Amino acid sequence: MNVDIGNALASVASPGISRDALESLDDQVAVAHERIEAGMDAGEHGYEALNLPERTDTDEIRLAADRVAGPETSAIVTVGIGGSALGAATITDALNGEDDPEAIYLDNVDPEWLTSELARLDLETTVVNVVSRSGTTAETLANFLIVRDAFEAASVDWTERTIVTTGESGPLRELADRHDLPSLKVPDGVPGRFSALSAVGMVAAAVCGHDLDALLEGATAEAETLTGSLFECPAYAYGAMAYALDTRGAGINAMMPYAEALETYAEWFAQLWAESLGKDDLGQTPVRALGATDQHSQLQLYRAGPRDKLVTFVSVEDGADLEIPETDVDDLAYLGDATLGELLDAEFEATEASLAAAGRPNVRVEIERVDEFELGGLLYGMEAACVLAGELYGVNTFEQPAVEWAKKATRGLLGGGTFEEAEAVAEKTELRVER
Ligand SMILES: O=P(O)(O)OC[C@H]1O[C@H](O)[C@H](O)[C@@H](O)[C@@H]1O
Repeated sequence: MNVDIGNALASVASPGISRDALESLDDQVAVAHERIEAGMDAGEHGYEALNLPERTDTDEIRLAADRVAGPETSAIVTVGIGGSALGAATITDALNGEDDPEAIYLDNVDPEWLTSELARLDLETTVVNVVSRSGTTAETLANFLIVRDAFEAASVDWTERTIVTTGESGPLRELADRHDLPSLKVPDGVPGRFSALSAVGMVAAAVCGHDLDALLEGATAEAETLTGSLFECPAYAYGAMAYALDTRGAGINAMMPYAEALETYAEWFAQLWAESLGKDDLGQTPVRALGATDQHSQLQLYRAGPRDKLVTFVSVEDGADLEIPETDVDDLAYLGDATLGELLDAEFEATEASLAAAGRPNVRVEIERVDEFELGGLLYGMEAACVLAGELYGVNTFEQPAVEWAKKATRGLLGGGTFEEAEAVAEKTELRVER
């Protein structure tokens, strides 16, 4: 990926960054990079994620996929949530074509929605990947039990169609062992939101026939750019700029890809940025947007609202294109000279220029096309940017204690955890908990 930070500098943007400030930011990047390299070399928790391009065994993933899926497969259902769903969804939503099996993500516990999703599936030709790093996430386990039940009700042997992707031990691991299911291990030292380039993110892609090795090659190419300077490394340029703008008041980061294929990427980015950096009263709030659609719903605020935003564009250089048919309506004639791709590009450039003209900081992340290689680079690049930003903020990028609290308390309220956990929630919510 390429990163253009020109519109975030002081000449056009406010809050902006002067050349001197940029030089001193670069010194901070050099120090942070040393820490990141040391963490990667030692395989430390979290930093290990940046080693995934050379650690992930794609043969093992394909083998597991081949045990449950074949040419007849019509759908792959991933049962997982957060980091156990968003990386995989980003990849299949970006790459899947009409002829690929449908990739579905059960990442919510809305009964009506789950019922209708299951009802429309042909379970005879559907395969399942149940994913949970901890193996204990209530939403995932509940959904999986319901999916399993649906298979049994349809007299389809779920054990022949289910892969389990989880940690070394825990309830899901036990289930995989008991039924001799194909299983994959969530790599040690890799938090869920950094696991897109491991088995966690790649099983659905394997079932859909995408090139897993090319995903890793793209990530490797990005990893090779990690040097101690933001002037040489696109990922660090992005992470450093986002951090520096936040400290100057841009506490909101609107991620706005100009491609439908990358809509889920913005969702993945939101978890990465929010859970990794949102701690110790610090962090930058990610917002999901989509170009050109959200020009017509959010742009007014971005250009003329509070000066508290960075807009991150993701643009794709070579996409598919469509002719816009000619018309004899005079006022529409200008459209007939363009293609739909040209219209999208013009909208992107106009929006970028309009923000710059209003002194609103924005950064352009560019990829050449939406394919495995470029996507691998984009995922890896943002992860590296996030790790760098975490170092600059001085937070523990790889934990999420605030989420864990609510997770445990939910279990407590349902009777699956300790009474104290449930009681703590009860106090805050006026619920009653019986001993
Ligand atoms: O993979 P699991 O253990 O099921 O966890 C799924 C998700 O649970 C929580 O919400 C965490 O905050 C996320 O970081 C994690 O990705």
